[in-house]
Amino acid sequence: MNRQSNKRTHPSAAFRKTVRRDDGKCPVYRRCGGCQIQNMSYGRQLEFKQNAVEKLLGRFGHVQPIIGMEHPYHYRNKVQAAFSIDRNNRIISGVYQSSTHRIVPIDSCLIEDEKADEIIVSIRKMMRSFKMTAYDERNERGFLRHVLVKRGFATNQIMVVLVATSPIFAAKKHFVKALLEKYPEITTIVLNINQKHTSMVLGDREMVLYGPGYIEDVLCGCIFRISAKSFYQINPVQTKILYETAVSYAQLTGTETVIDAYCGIGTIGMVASKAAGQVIGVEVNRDAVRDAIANAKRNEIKNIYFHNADAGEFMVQMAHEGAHADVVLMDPPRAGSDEAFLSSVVTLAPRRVVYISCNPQTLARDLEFLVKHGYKVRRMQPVDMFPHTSHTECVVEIEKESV
Ligand SMILES: C[S@@+](CC[C@H](N)C(=O)[O-])C[C@H]1O[C@@H](n2cnc3c(N)ncnc32)[C@H](O)[C@@H]1O
Repeated sequence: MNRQSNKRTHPSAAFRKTVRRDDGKCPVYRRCGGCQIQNMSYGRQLEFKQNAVEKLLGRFGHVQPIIGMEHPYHYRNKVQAAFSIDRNNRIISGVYQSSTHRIVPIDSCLIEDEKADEIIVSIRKMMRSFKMTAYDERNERGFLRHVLVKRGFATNQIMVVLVATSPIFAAKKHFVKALLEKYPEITTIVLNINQKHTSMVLGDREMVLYGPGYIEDVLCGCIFRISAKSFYQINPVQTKILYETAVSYAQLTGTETVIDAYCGIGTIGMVASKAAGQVIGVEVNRDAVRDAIANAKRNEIKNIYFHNADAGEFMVQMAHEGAHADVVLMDPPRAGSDEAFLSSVVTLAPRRVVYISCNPQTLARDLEFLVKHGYKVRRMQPVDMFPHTSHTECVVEIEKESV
């Protein structure tokens, strides 16, 4: 999608011409629940999201027209499938029906990477030959709970993560050999052990069965290493637009101290570091911080530093020490930020805050706080990172009132 042309036209008009209606395209869309608005044409989806964002954020100012995708299919670079057995003792794989633990069997999905889907189906078909059982939640027996596949769209490196109930996998060497023979493009295979009664897919413990235990991808001119447990944006086409918008909203001149809060593997901070004096990243996930440090080294970025900490606690500490920050980039999870973090932003008083959010509801709540404490919303840009779902990403530029 040409971003400029999208900005000039209302989203629905831009897409109605090119995107056909998709009603009923996916046979399981109602049961799966993953693509809540797939019954709408893509143009209508964008209109729907624009209205929803305007309703929540319109009170802060003008909302730019949402940036949609030219090809809104198979955009997900991360695919995960749950495994179980059906009443006839056949192994099934698919997604949990929304808000339940019932698996909807799925072999291919319109929004997922096609190669990842193909690998998951192949693994399911191979299981019996390698004496691999599927986990049955009813009696808590069986080996394989989930398969997670991540693909670097720019590098074509593929990671397969087998999430199992036990580290004992007698046939692992033969299984890995057979899977690699079928898919030589797989660059790493990881066995993740999850023995907990939890809705979390991944457990804490990991064994690398093949390759380095991570994949790499290229985005905005940087190479990023991505481990099984690290967060990486799932739609790289739109992530490029998202990050470019965020960095342009930061209005860096080469001298600023920038905080990249909730930094994941250091992506936004590294993109911003080229135009900043220094960047300080903070992230709670240890594996992601390890990736971030390796990423900075790999890209020879010397003006970025990472801290493994809770972002709120880290900011409170910074405020307590009287530290200085010119710009805060923040990209919290769906739950949004917290008062500890936001109050410390107010104390640190950066000239500008760029808030990247995947949940306009918590974004509205957090903007309310900043606006009450001397900040003004300057620009708001929704980006459609998740076509066919009801989710929308937004980038917001927030400036200190006195500036
Ligand atoms: C939406 S992701 C954004 C990551 C990164 N900015 C990117 O674009 O890839 C949110 C990140 O916040 C991290 N996170 C969640 N809660 C946190 C907290 N309390 N303190 C610091 N990081 C946190 C998650 O581990 C995740 O990496």
